[in-house]
Amino acid sequence: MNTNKIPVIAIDGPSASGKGTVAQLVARKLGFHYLDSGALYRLVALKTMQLNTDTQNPIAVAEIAIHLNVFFKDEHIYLDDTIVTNAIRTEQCGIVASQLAAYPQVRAALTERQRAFRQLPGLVTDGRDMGSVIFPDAVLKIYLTASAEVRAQRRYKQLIEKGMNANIADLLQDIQKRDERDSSRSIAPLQQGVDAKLLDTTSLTISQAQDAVLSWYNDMLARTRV
Ligand SMILES: Nc1ncnc2c1ncn2[C@@H]1O[C@H](COP(=O)(O)OP(=O)(O)OP(=O)(O)O)[C@@H](O)[C@H]1O
Ligand SMILES: Nc1ccn([C@H]2C[C@H](O)[C@@H](COP(=O)(O)O)O2)c(=O)n1
Repeated sequence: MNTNKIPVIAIDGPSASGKGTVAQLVARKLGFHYLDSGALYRLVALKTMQLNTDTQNPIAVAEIAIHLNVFFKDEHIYLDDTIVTNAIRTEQCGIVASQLAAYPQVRAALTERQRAFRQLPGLVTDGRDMGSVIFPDAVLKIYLTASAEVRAQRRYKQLIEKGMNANIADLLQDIQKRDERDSSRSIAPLQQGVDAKLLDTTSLTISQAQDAVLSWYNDMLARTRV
């Protein structure tokens, strides 16, 4: 089958905005597959740190990305048969992932791996370049954001609930630095595309954000049926 006909909902946005939470809920509601593209960059970061590979060497890091032995099963992520679901969620991993994600060689190494998630009956995916680069023909593109302060609070709560150490002031600083790096890089920068709908969740509950996405998707279906 021509995979281009399989519907994709692409949700891009900055760190800790809630795009992963919303994307997963929408995927579950529609019975679609789900891809957390940020997890792939975080996995490359984790493996790079495990191997003590020079993070300044794009070729060596891209080799790691090409050979990444990763497996997604239910709620868990396996790297070389070890569960790393929580290990990749540290701020350190996020920061290194953001640095490595600026290398064109690393992005190229992950492109087809991401596109392979496009399977029937559909895909909901979140990241930074899902609508702009990986799935430019997505049927619905959303730029999901929230104020940096609210994102820092959400991340703080999330890390504390996972039993990890966290400090709001440090998290806010990390988030602001990461926003700056992810949106100013020359390749696939984070930005709201002209064809992406803005969803600011600063004052929305998770359920309201999920409903907004589903409502846009249903509107799109209704329009294309006419
Ligand atoms: N609208 C919301 N209101 C309150 N909390 C929210 C909302 N959306 C998400 N959250 C919470 O914020 C935290 C961060 O959300 P999530 O991990 O989905 O963000 P993300 O954008 O995917 O982050 P990253 O891509 O950096 O991993 C989670 O604990 C989630 O439950
Ligand atoms: N499509 C993507 C997804 C992620 N990244 C980079 C930039 C982020 O700072 C980092 C970690 O992502 P997160 O788990 O916070 O969504 O990975 C990217 O460049 N492109």
